[in-house]
Amino acid sequence: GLLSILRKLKSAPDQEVRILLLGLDNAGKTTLLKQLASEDISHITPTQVSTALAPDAPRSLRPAWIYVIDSADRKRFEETGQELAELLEEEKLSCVPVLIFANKQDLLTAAPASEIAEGLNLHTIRDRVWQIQSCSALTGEGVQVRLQEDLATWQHDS
Ligand SMILES: Nc1nc2c(ncn2[C@@H]2O[C@H](COP(=O)(O)OP(=O)(O)OP(=O)(O)O)[C@@H](O)[C@H]2O)c(=O)[nH]1
Ligand SMILES: [Mg+2]
Repeated sequence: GLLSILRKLKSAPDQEVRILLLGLDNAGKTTLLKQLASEDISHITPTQVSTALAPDAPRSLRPAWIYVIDSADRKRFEETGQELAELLEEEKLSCVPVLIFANKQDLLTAAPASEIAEGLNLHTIRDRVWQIQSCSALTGEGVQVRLQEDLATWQHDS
């Protein structure tokens, strides 16, 4: 799963790790990644959507796809929904499971994950495993997500 990949990253900094951390600007991607890795991750460069996405790539090379949403920025729900929909249509990401973080839950104005899931029609996703998780990248709450079993086994590397 994702967390073991990040652990690996710490023990072997040269190793290439494929995590697609996507989302609109200001969604909280950088903050979240810092929480996940809980150390300096400035050496991480944006991942290319490329070779790891070949259908016959070894499981251990399959990417984790994380999509981050600013749950408090209701003005941009439509925009982030469109962005997500486009990514779901992306051929190179087909079948790749997606973990959606409903971020910034520490803010009083944050929409609950259930509302976001409904607004973004996540229940219509049928071609892949998906999971939505409430979190605050700022406080770290909810960031240490327990992946659903079907999501975790996608990228098992033990
Ligand atoms: N209250 C609150 N603020 C957050 C949270 N996560 C991120 N922020 C703030 O939101 C702003 C944007 O966070 P970033 O992590 O830089 O967002 P990003 O997605 O990396 O943005 P870009 O690099 O511009 O695409 C910063 O001011 C963060 O401190 C959160 O969970 N709660
Ligand atoms: Mg950033």
